Amino acid sequence: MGIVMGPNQYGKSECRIVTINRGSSRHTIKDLNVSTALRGDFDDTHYTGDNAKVLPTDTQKNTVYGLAKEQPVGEIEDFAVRLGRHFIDTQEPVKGARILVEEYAWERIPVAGTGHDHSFARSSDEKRTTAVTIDGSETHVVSGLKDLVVLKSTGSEFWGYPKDRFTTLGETEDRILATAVTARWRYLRNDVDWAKSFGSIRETMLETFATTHSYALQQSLHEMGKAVLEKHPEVAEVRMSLPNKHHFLVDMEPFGMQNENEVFFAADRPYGLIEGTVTRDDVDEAPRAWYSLPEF
Ligand SMILES: O=c1[nH]c(=O)c2[nH]c(=O)[nH]c2[nH]1
Repeated sequence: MGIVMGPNQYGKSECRIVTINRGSSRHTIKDLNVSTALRGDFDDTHYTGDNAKVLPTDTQKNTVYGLAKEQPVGEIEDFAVRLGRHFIDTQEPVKGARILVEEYAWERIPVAGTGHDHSFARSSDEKRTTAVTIDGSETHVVSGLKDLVVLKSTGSEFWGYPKDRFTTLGETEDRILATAVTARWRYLRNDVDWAKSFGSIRETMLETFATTHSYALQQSLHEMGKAVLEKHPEVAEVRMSLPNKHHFLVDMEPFGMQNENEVFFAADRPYGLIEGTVTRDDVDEAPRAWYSLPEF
């Protein structure tokens, strides 16, 4: 029996980079969290510590800044592909790359009825994401969003589940349904208008969450993924991770009050975690596109 090195990758995680486009007095801002990971011929460093083929993670971090200066960052998908290709094309031992990007949204501060030229406010915790995997001649783009917090104050039920001696949850035909959507979707092509596709997918998810009368968060997950695939031929599959942000009705009987679905205790933990993939049944699976992705 032998012991060998299995799959591995290495890189610099969470390079925080902000770029300002100062082409005019109306500045634009890109605020990113970039993680690089290289795959390839790295047996020597693992077996003996010979680093002849190891491009330092420090250099990888500097490359993120360098490429952002050489050319405007643009869409995160394009930036991630440029970064991955750079490492593969310039370092012989590097055969593949995984680049993760999270983008934080800034909005112009409204001043006198218009958005200020160079002052911004962070709009929310929500992030736009991409995970680009380059593997030889194949490039997979898996984009998504993270921490999109949504809530329905009615139009959600949960009943009909099995009960055993540990069940205390009451059935309900009217509850709050809230979650923080983390979603990733895999593109079938790489010549996509990334910003337009992202905007439309996000809108579709929100609209479907709102208009689905939900009997379970699982059902909402499926409806949201299905709506995205129906509208977006460029997408192969959608994966979602949905924490059920429970809102428990406060028992007001002890106060002699009737709580008619108006006052809730918003629990932050524990939470139900509903995860799933909605996919076309006629596309090839792409396990390498998903390998080691956070949340999936
Ligand atoms: O939408 C839900 N799905 C569940 O699986 C579940 N389990 C639970 O306790 N509440 C809920 N709600």
